[in-house]
Amino acid sequence: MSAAPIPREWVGLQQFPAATQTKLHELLGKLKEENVSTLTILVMGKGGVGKSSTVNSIVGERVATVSAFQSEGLRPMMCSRTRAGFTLNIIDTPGLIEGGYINEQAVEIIKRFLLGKTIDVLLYVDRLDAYRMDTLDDQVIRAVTNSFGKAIWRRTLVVLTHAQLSPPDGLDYNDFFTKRSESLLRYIRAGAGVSKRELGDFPLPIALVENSGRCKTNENGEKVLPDGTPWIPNLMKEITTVVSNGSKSIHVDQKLIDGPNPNNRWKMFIPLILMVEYFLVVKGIRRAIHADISNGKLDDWEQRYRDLVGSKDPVDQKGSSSGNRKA
Ligand SMILES: Nc1nc2c(ncn2[C@@H]2O[C@H](COP(=O)(O)OP(=O)(O)OP(=O)(O)O)[C@@H](O)[C@H]2O)c(=O)[nH]1
Repeated sequence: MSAAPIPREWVGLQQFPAATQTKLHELLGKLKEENVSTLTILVMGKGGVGKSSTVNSIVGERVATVSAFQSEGLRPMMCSRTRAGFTLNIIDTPGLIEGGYINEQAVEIIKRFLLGKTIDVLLYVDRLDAYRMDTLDDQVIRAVTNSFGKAIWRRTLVVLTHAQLSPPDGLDYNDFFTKRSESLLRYIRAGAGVSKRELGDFPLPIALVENSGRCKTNENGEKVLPDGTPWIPNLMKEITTVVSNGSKSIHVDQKLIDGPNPNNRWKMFIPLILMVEYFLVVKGIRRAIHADISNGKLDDWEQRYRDLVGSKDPVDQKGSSSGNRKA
């Protein structure tokens, strides 16, 4: 494994408006109080949903390639920045869908890239202006679950880009957002295999993002959502909330990458199966034999055996179960 690159100074932070910088420093200070001095954020989602743009918005620099077309590369990219003793690692990944199916090769490359790393937060990115969920969403969500385990969703912040959209047909923005987020969360919970009982453990917070250079700004020059919320500090606040939610970061080791061994899955049931077999089959047959014996009913083979060797009982000959059959 190659050594991690030495993180560069987080100069992008100084490019944010002063009000945003102040809020970000406050959040970093809070993390430090909780002894969190490194944050590793993994960014995943379908292709073209705005993953790279979101990475660039958070870092405040153009570190990831943004393209209006599906990117060709399959390689993830990690960018590391430090500021006042704090290190931010952010990992951009390629879109996971190709030709209508999950790109298994991309999934494998991402898993291998993450080997030995610890994911503090997953940003699961999608677009606010997508109008329905489909099997592609399902495939991506299941690929994330299969790769990193169900627990990754406790460390997840759902990010919806294109948040300055105007809802169609004069729909109210908040109604549109509620419907969109509810259907997305339903899919994620189903794909993650979250039962109703566990729902409280998987709250899945959502943050809205507008990466466009034409995003509206407030009087402080901060990029804002339609309701006036400056979204960069809000996104970072939601990230820190996930970090402090009491769940564990996900350490990617070989075991996690290999996934559950299908040969091991049923191994724990083997003693149980043998016990059931013993009680139902072996004991049942014995009981039937002994019942036949005590009724004086002999099988053809047993009668022939007795005629041949003059024995009372073939079972006795083997020296077993004789206690029941002393004639
Ligand atoms: N209006 C608007 N456009 C966005 C936003 N986020 C991304 N885009 C645009 O959407 C297109 C795709 O963005 P990317 O950031 O490359 O998306 P990606 O998910 O990294 O794409 P892949 O690397 O191909 O998986 C680009 O044309 C971006 O400019 C957003 O919040 N608002």
